[in-house]
Amino acid sequence: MNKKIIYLILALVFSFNVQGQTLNKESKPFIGAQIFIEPGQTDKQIEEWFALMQKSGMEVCRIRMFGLYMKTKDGNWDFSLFDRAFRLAEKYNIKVYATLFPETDFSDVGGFKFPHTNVHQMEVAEYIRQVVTHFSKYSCLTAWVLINEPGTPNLPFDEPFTQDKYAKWKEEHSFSAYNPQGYPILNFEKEKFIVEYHNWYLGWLAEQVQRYDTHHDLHVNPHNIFKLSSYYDFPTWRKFLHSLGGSAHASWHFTYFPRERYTVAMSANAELIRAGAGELPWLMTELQGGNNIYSGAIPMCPTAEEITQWLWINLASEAKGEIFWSFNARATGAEAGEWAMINFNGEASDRLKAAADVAKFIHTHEKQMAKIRTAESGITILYNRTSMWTEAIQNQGKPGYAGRGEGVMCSAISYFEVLSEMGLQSKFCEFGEYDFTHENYKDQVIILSHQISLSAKEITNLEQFVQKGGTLLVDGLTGFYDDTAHCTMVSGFTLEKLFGARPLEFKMTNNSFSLDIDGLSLPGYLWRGTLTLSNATSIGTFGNEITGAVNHFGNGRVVWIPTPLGLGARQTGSYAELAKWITRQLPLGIFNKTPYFTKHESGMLMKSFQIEEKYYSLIINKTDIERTISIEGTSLKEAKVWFADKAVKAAGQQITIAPEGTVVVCWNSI
Ligand SMILES: OC[C@H]1CN[C@@H](O)[C@@H](O)[C@@H]1O
Repeated sequence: MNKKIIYLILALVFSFNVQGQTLNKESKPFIGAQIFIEPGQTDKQIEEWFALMQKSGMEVCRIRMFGLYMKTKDGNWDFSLFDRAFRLAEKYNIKVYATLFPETDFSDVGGFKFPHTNVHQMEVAEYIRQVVTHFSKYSCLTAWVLINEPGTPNLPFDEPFTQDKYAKWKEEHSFSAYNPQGYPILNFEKEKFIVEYHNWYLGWLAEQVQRYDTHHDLHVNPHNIFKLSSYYDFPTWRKFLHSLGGSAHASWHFTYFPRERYTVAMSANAELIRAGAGELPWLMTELQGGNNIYSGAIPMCPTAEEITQWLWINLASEAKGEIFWSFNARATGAEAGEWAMINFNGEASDRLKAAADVAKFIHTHEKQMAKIRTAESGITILYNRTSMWTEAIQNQGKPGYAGRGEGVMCSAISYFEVLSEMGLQSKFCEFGEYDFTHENYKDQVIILSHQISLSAKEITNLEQFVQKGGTLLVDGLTGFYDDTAHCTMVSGFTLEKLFGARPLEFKMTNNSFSLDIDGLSLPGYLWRGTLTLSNATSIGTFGNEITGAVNHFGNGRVVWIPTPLGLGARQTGSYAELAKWITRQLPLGIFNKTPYFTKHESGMLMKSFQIEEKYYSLIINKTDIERTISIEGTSLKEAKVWFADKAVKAAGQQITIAPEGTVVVCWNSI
């Protein structure tokens, strides 16, 4: 066999072997932080940071590989600033997630999201060649973060590079201005291009890195997920990533939530990333580690309790890592002196001490922590990107009514919130990430809350889901449009077969009103929907009009209230009535699976997970009083406290938790 063939076989074998990923679903979770490297820092400072990081039980740091600081005056490459950091990481046995950050303006805090020109793209390629070739030799290197916080709705359509890509994309895609019935339609070309443009650039970055290094994981941290998720095509990203991450910063990304619900925000963010990661491991690449002075949309400084809450919420959601932004602070300009986990004396803040406590718990329970699997209740809240696009284009940025500008995502969030206060874990994902291929959906529930646009394909999937035993809970103006902003009620309601009814009107009323459904007085918001029955049965009326219906379809059923109930409850600030209604709609099998609160517990959050056969529950008290809650669930007998950061009592199935307390209990089953 000649040499060429031997080399080819070796290359194939070698490339296959070395492409193994370092992080996997059986990895022990790690806690880490950004070590912010910039000129002017002293060896002593940086060494103290790594030493304190190690002392705090942190195993990973993330380093932003500023191209701006890798050039000499004569344009040669000088890696010395980062070599020093990598050598210290190795000295203190800290692994490195290196974030590619090609040269950009000093004032560019987050980094550019796409090349500006073809020449710039080549400069990015050369930066990658230089940096990856040089730093991939360090044993502490664990992963390349392809770009910092991909995702932006404000694409640079005023720049030649993006203009050219968009023009080429349009040449390759043809859209009709009319639908088969002859109605004019919207095709959302720009939105579809934005999704594919992100896919293309991330894939290109991955390919560039792997030209020089196929040893290390590829990772990326999509941010602001409640607002930008309609541009993230996670299933496509899985093809070139080894792990999926996210930036979940309270002060930037949780603006839909009051501070007392930042735990729910973190939990929802975690579920969106966990679902997006699919079969890949996931980690939270950025959490807020410190204080805002002028940065942050809603400035705050996390409390020690919040740090503990956020860490455990992600751990209970199968996170394999959590990296705070930032261990130390930038020195100048934007965010100078902000976001740090150490104080200006270089000492551990209360936040770093709280993180160290959780890190210590992980270290002393390594084997168990590596096996955490979220306990799926069978409930999934779906959103879809065309609903977000349609809402944006229909509302045109008009202020004043939250339900018209951010209703699609906030409706979905409202059900996640109420289920958290019922102690029921729920999945939360984009429609395309749900697995509609199963043969049986008994005890599976999909919640579609005010998802205003549904394509024919999505409707077919829903019909099959219900046909095969699934329960579909629908509220608001779900299905008001198809995926071309065409109102099918004008031309023939495409959901009539599944819903067993069709809408009559969605009358805009005043902000909030109550709706009598199932003998409950449920809060409605903005539009009161009425319907006319075909095969469905009425479950509520307003005057002589029908306001809700249940339809048995195949082996499953659809419960449809064409009024935004989730948004209504969210507006009132109380989920008590909605929780009662949801409890009645859920198949009994749901309550035979995972732990849940005996009754709705406002201000409490519970997420359950399994380690092998055992059930565990994370319970957080976000109220300012001590709370005693009762938990139910098959085979649950006695709760034993596994972790607690404050006073806690566990007796049988009753837990008493201090205000802001975080508790993890292990269930001894019957
Ligand atoms: O705003 C704080 C940080 C958020 N995301 C990070 O990637 C940084 O760009 C910011 O400094």
